[in-house]
This record gives sequence, C-alpha cells and structure tokens, in this order.
Amino acid sequence: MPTRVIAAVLAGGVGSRMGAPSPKQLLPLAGRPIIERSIEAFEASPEVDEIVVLMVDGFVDRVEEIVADAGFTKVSRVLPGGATRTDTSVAALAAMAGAADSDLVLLHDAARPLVRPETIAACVAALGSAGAVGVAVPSADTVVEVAPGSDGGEVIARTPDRSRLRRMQTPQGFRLGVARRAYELATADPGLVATDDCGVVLRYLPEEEVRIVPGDETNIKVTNPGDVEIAETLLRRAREDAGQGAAS
Ligand SMILES: Nc1ccn([C@@H]2O[C@H](COP(=O)(O)OP(=O)(O)OP(=O)(O)O)[C@@H](O)[C@H]2O)c(=O)n1
Ligand SMILES: C[C@](O)(CO)[C@H](O)COP(=O)(O)O
Repeated sequence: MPTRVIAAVLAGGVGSRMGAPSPKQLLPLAGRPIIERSIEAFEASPEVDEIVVLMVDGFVDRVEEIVADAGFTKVSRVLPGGATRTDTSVAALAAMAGAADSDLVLLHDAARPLVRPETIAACVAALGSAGAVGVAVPSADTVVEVAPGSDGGEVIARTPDRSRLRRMQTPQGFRLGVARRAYELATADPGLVATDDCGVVLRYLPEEEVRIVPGDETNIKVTNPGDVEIAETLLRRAREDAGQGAAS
C-alpha cells in the first residue's frame, strides 16, 4: 500500500495567554479564522492525503462549520482535543488507529496559520529517510538557562552555545510507528513533561534520530495579544512578495 500522509491540526488549547473570550484559533486573521488558515495550508498541500482536527471540546461543531463552509475535502474528522497539548497529540494518534505504522503523521499547531507550503513539503521529503523531523529556526537572541537566585529572583545558570540552539516550530513529522512507540512509553511515564512532539521522541526513543528541517521566522505561533496584528502584517508581506494584491 502507498504511504499515506496524515496531518493533525492541534487546536485543543483555550488560548489563555491571548485572553480572548473564545479560543484564539477562532479569531479572525485578515478576515478568516486562524484555524481555517492552518487547515487550508494542509488542504492545499499536494503531499497531504488526510487531515484530522482536534478542537477544544465545546467548539467542535464550530470547526465542522468552518470546514464545510471552506469546502475542505481532506478533513476526515474533527474531534475533541485533550487537557494538554500532549494529550491532544495522543488523541490525534488515536484518531489514526486504522493507519499503518509506515504512514506519516504531521503534527501542527493550529496557532501557526502562516506555515508555508515549502515547509510542509520539506517535512514530508525528510521523512523519506528519517523517522522523526521537526521544523526549527536559529535563535537571534542569546538564550540562557536560569536558576533560583539568592534574593528569590532568577539568576543565569548557563549560557549554552547559541550556534547550536534552535527554536522549534511545527509541523513536526513522524513515521506513525515511531510516534506511536514514543507516546506509548511517554503516557506510561508519570513524570512526563513535554512541550513538543520531537521532544517526546527524543526522550523516549533516544535511538531515533530526530532531523531538523529549516523553518522560517514568519511561521509564528499566535500566542499573545498583538500576535494577530503581527501575523496579518506577515501575511500581507507574503502576498506582496508573491505578487498577490487581493485579500483572501
Ligand atoms: N490542550 C491543548 C493545548 C494546546 N493545544 C494546541 O497546541 C498549539 C500550541 O499551544 P499554545 O499556543 O500554547 O495554545 P494554547 O494552549 O491555546 O495557549 P495558552 O498556553 O496561552 O493557553 C495550539 O494550536 C493549541 O491549540 C492543543 O491542541 N491542546
Ligand atoms: C510545539 C511548539 O510550538 C514548538 O515551539 C511549542 O512548544 C508549543 O508550546 P505551547 O506552550 O503549547 O504553545
């Protein structure tokens, strides 16, 4: 059977840092909901066969409406997410129970609506020879590790070599068998702490090489108030660069 590529759009978060009355992925970005733009990136990707969406419980119907109104044909299911992002990743993998271990899964933050088609294509291409890949960018800032200081504040404990540091974005892609094995071990660990899916594979399957696919600074995660305006500016610039004047 040919390898299938399944994208999971993770939208189970409530957006507490954004502080909006409804989950931030429903906020309009240049006239269309953030989540619609995130789903559209995978709908438009020739590499992707199927999309599952994991949405905050209570808003699944709203996303089904968005999917129907947009005429997306690859979305097979919109399901409730979990209490944490990790739980939502687990729910996404459970939704793919019928797929083969050799199939590919791309886990993507709904809050990253500006992901580029080239980035999705590069992830899928990398999975031709790797079991796990993550999109990442270099850090322009010096990044430090902190520790509690003597006055109750923070002090710098370590300044890692910046040239070897990367900031992780999404998508993060896996052979389904690799993601399944990693999350099986992770969910059995009462001490599980994870902020991304590559980190779960790195921790629980240390023998698995997790490759980096270069991302770009425009693939921002809409997180805080003001990020929607930044994303709109980036979208407008991308359209200007592509010579598309009209908003869509
Ligand atoms: N239980 C959760 C928490 C987060 N996410 C998703 O993971 C992505 C990255 O998370 P983040 O930006 O932190 O979103 P929120 O958790 O919604 O934001 P906050 O931490 O401010 O509440 C988002 O697309 C978010 O919807 C998820 O699917 N399920
Ligand atoms: C997965 C992620 O986007 C990589 O940078 C990030 O770790 C998600 O973190 P969040 O706290 O759930 O936004």
